[in-house]
Amino acid sequence: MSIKEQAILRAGGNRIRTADREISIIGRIEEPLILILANVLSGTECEALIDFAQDRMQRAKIGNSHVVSDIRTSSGMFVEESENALIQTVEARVSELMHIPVSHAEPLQILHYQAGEQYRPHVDYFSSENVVNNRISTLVMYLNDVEEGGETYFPSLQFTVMPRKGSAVYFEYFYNDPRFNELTLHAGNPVAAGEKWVATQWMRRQRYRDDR
Ligand SMILES: O=C(O)CCC(=O)C(=O)O
Ligand SMILES: [Fe+2]
Repeated sequence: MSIKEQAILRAGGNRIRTADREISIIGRIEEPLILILANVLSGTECEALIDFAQDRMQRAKIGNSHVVSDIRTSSGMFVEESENALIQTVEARVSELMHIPVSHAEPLQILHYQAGEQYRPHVDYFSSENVVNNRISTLVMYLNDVEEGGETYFPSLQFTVMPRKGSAVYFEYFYNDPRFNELTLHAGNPVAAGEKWVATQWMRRQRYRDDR
């Protein structure tokens, strides 16, 4: 039997308290560590993030690419770093929750899936050998309830997470044993009915932003 590797997020029990919120742990896998979290964002915060992204995607089309690729058919945009009070609140909470400084955070990414759209199985880290400042952990926050489909699915673990407004799935892939990292392969299942909005936070091993 091998010894369990050290995780980034050392969360026992059934909740994580951040400065401004009490987040519930409602499911977990140990290795690789995957947590299902409830109450990460309030309903109002979810709605404000969707409004913000919708407005931005329509108004300027900046950073909005309807990706013509097989891997991801949804539309997405990156939120500029700390660009308003809401984003700053979310960034601070998420960084505390993920146990990684905000300076290591990529800009928050907001994705919109319409019926039929999906994100095929992938890992979030870069697989090339000489990547310097790789991603180490992910938080996918669900901004709305999806009528049907749109689950986050981990095919190697046969593990499914249903999107639920304000909830999130957390996973990390900072293991010495590459097999644990590979097990974080995941997909956004096709949305069968309704639409799906998520906000994703990817964390880097080292500093990524130079303003803080
Ligand atoms: O939409 C999902 O459920 C997954 C999103 C995802 O894999 C990502 O943003 O990296
Ligand atoms: Fe992903």
